[in-house]
Amino acid sequence: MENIIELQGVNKSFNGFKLQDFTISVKRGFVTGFIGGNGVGKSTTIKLIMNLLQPDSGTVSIFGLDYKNHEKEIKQRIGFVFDENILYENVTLNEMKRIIKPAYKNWDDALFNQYVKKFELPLNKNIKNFSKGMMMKASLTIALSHHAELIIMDEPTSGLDPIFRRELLELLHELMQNGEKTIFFSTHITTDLDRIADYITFIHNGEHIFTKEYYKIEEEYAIVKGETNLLDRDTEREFIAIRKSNYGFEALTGNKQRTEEVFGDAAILEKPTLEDIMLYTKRGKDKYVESHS
Ligand SMILES: Nc1ncnc2c1ncn2[C@@H]1O[C@H](COP(=O)(O)OP(=O)(O)OP(=O)(O)O)[C@@H](O)[C@H]1O
Repeated sequence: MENIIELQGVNKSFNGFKLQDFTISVKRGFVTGFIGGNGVGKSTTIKLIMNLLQPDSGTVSIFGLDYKNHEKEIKQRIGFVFDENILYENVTLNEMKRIIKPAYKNWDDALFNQYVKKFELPLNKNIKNFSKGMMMKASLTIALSHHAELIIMDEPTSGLDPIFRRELLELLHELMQNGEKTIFFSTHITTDLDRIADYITFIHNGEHIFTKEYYKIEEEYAIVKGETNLLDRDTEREFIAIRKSNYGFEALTGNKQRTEEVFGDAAILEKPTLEDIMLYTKRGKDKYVESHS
């Protein structure tokens, strides 16, 4: 399977934050959801992928090309939706189109008009008066109107109402039907991913935790519940993190099969949500075991 995005050993430091030896690959023809808590490096990674930031060391390759020699070609083939407002505010959508269109060889007016109609966007209203949802729709319309192979979105669903979120996810699903597009998008609304993500890439504090096929996560991870007397130093090692209370423990395992072997019927194993995985991983990494009395 071909990798459409490849980051190899990327390091990027800010004061108080470090994206460390970051290596990820994104497969062509699939939807990859990029998850992680606040401030863990999702936007930084996306900016590196878009060449809006440059790595201190390591390599970024898109479509097998590097930005140093192929920036124009790479940008032609990407549709980018950003959560901060990067649209010029003091123009109408029609004017915006006229500004942006010449930059793209494959710009398609018919497609642009189709999305404007679908999203019920006003062409002659000043963009600064758009609501957050309208702004996102405008940003999407522009990103989708030049037949981009790769759609990159930073938190496209944040701040949107549930109806538009659902519509957006349906639209992304439709876009994937011909198998030619690739979508990489960050979110912390993990339930959005249930509908469309094929792969999940998980980042925590600048560290790549995993990239996995979504269905494999369910096969490998489980929430384990049982009585605290099942726990000792050896059995505790089975877990990414544990929460103990007077009534028992709840923990996350990343090796469901072995946990089943170790505990047998004595513990209950349940399907974890992505949120469970994020939360317990954070706790495990922070070496924090919460104890309730
Ligand atoms: N240009 C910059 N200069 C200094 N620090 C920065 C810069 N950009 C990001 N950071 C810091 O890097 C860290 C990661 O930020 P980033 O925006 O990548 O996180 P994120 O995962 O996208 O978070 P969120 O979900 O809250 O948007 C934060 O601590 C942030 O303050």
